[in-house]
Amino acid sequence: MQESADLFGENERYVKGLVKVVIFHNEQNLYSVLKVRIHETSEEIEDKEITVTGYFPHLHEDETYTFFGSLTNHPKFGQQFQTEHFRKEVPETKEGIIQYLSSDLFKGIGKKTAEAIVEKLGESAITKILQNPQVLDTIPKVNKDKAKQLVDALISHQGLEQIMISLNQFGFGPQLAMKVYQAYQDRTLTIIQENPYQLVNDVEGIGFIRADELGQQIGISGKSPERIKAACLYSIDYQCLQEGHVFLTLEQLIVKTKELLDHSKQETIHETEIANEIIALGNEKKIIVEEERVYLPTFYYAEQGLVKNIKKVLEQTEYQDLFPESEFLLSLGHLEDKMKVQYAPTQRDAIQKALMSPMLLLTGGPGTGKTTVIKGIVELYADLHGCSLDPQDYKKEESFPILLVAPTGRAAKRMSEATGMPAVTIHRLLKWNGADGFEHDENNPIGGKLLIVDEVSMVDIWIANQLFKALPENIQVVMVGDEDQLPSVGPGQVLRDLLASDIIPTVRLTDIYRQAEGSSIIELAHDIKQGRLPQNITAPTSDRSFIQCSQAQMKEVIEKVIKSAINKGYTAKDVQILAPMYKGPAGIDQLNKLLQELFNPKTPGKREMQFGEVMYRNGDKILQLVNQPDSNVFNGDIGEIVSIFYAKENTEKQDMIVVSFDGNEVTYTKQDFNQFTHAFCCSIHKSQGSEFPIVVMPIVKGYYRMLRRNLIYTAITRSKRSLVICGEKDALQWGISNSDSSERQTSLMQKLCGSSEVDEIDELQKELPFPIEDANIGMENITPYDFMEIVE
Ligand SMILES: Nc1ncnc2c1ncn2[C@@H]1O[C@H](COP(=O)(O)OP(=O)(O)OP(=O)(O)O)[C@@H](O)[C@H]1O
Repeated sequence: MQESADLFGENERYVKGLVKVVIFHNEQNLYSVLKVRIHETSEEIEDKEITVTGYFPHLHEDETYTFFGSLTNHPKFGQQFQTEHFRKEVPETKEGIIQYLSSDLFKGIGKKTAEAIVEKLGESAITKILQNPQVLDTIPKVNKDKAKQLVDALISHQGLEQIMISLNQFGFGPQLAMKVYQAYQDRTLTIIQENPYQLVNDVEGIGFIRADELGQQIGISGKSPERIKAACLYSIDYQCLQEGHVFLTLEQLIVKTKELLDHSKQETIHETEIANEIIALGNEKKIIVEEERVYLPTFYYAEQGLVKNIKKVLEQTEYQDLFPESEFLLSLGHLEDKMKVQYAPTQRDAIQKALMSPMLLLTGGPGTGKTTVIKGIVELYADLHGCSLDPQDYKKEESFPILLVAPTGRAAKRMSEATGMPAVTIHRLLKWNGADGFEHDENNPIGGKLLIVDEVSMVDIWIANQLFKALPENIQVVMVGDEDQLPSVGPGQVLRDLLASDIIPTVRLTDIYRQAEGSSIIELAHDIKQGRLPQNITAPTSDRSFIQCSQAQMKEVIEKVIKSAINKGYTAKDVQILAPMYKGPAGIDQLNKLLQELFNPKTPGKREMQFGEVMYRNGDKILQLVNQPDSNVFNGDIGEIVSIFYAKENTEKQDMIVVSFDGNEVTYTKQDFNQFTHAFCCSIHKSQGSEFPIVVMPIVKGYYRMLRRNLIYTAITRSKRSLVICGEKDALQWGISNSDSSERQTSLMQKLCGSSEVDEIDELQKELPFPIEDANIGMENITPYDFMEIVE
């Protein structure tokens, strides 16, 4: 004990022992739980064994380690040793060392050689070899090559400990350090020394500022090209994901990069120096510079690919005169009789164009009949082509001719319910294979003759490209969406750009049919679209009401509204509260706490599980926050907690929550609990593609940063039956008049129509890439031609 105290330092608390069992090991974040037989410890521990937790690579059972950290008392699991850092112990007995050296870890060293080493160097053989590898020269059985192999393997096997200590010195906590180690293994320290900025790309959780601090510690100068390049790449990536842009202009990129570099208050970097590194990055193909636009390759090629494949679809001419007008009208007449609906001229036009064009864009606000038209297209396609709509009539290898898809599970479900036909997510159609990407692509196209995509406003540039890439020859495509809704979460504004290109047959539905059924919500939606707030907005109608209140009164008002809904027999499934932001007194987080108590209060025996600040309860309404195509759940899907399992109850020894998404049960273990949140109140962004019988929309000036016309429009069009607005009329007015939907920068439209618009701008700016007043940005000597050779 005395010897160990000296060895480990006065204050280091430790447990040294043999790993008996690895109870749990998370491959993603490396969190591990081990059962360890104690050999030595600085702590008062009565048992011979202890549970050790921490972030480790896969530790070997039956090997000895020393864990440094502290003893804790877990409320459920009792005494545990929480590890900050650890090291692998080398064996100390002669037999142990022989066994270790002759194990698979050291190639070329057999038992005989190991015995010879121990015979000569004794019990401290390993330390001796590590301190001075030349001691091996004295062992007859070990030649130069074998000696080198042995020393290298010893260093690498003991390397993790050294790496962890170094990372600790660089200020990395154990969890982040393990992530860095996981990414680079024994190359960790070399990479950090050579280019710490590489961590930004390879290690989740490390941004430019953190990497820059690391750079400073190892003496990377403020003007180092690697530093400036990393700031450029980080800026473009961050801005595109944040703002939804597909490219940044050179000027924007330089300004944003400069802001980032100035953040660390190192020496001033001039714009010209940044511009030079942008050129270098272009030469290295890490970015693509086209005219004055700068792209990340992934978005550039997604846009290029989409343009190419849309043009390919549009080149198909065989559909034009496929059916005589009379045949079409006859078939339509039969359908109208069957459906008891009289299609309006624009709706009829949409059906006809869908059947007789290679591609159609169908757009319109709520209640304008988009779904009714989709039904018409499907029925008439089947009738005129003489094909069955019953999937049972198709043999296994035969593909169903009509494919209905939507970007999210909920939107696909809605499409399926409305048409009575199977509909799937785009990920499902293309057969998402997790890390391997999609099974269907240009080399393995999907089957089918007619593809109908709903909720196209939610489709980003990347998934649009994946979809079009996988289309077979001779397929007709119909894309349906509401251009006034919020754009996709990911970069791009595919629907708007396709519409603006004017090269794709398009039908805009404007007449509202649901209004005929007396919906004042839809009337309101169309007013908002025009930027108008009706005079009588606060007057209640049969399907909407406006309860005026201040931010301070919001919780009280929502409580009253929800209690009254519950009294009328509505549940959390029927009522959806939609707010624009998470934080603040009227934010989603606060409202969810209140709503959980109203919709799903604590009762004896109802299971609960705490995660961070949130208490989850059986029966809670849950929102999925990320795409998880492997389990067929997507960002924005809503489910319900159906089971909660405590770690002590299962063989996996893990806390688990099971959420049912319309019958699809997904099990989450604790490390994945951040993939969902409460959904009693959810963000308007996440509600895209979904509809709810009753929508309650709080709106106050406290939300001002988020309030935009298309956000409010999206929220109110989510309600199928009634809408309750609570809050301040001024905030609503302000939001509706704010149509600045922070325009996304994309070049899809220009590329689709090969527009001369871009060339004209370029013509004007041949001398200077920016307007004259911006010339002091430091690009005086750089023209678009500096980038020309690298344009793909
Ligand atoms: N030509 C028509 N004549 C009579 N009723 C119609 C007509 N077209 C659509 N409708 C009715 O209007 C209502 C709304 O139509 P539909 O659901 O197709 O619109 P939508 O654009 O898909 O709406 P949302 O985007 O809100 O889902 C439905 O009840 C539908 O039956």
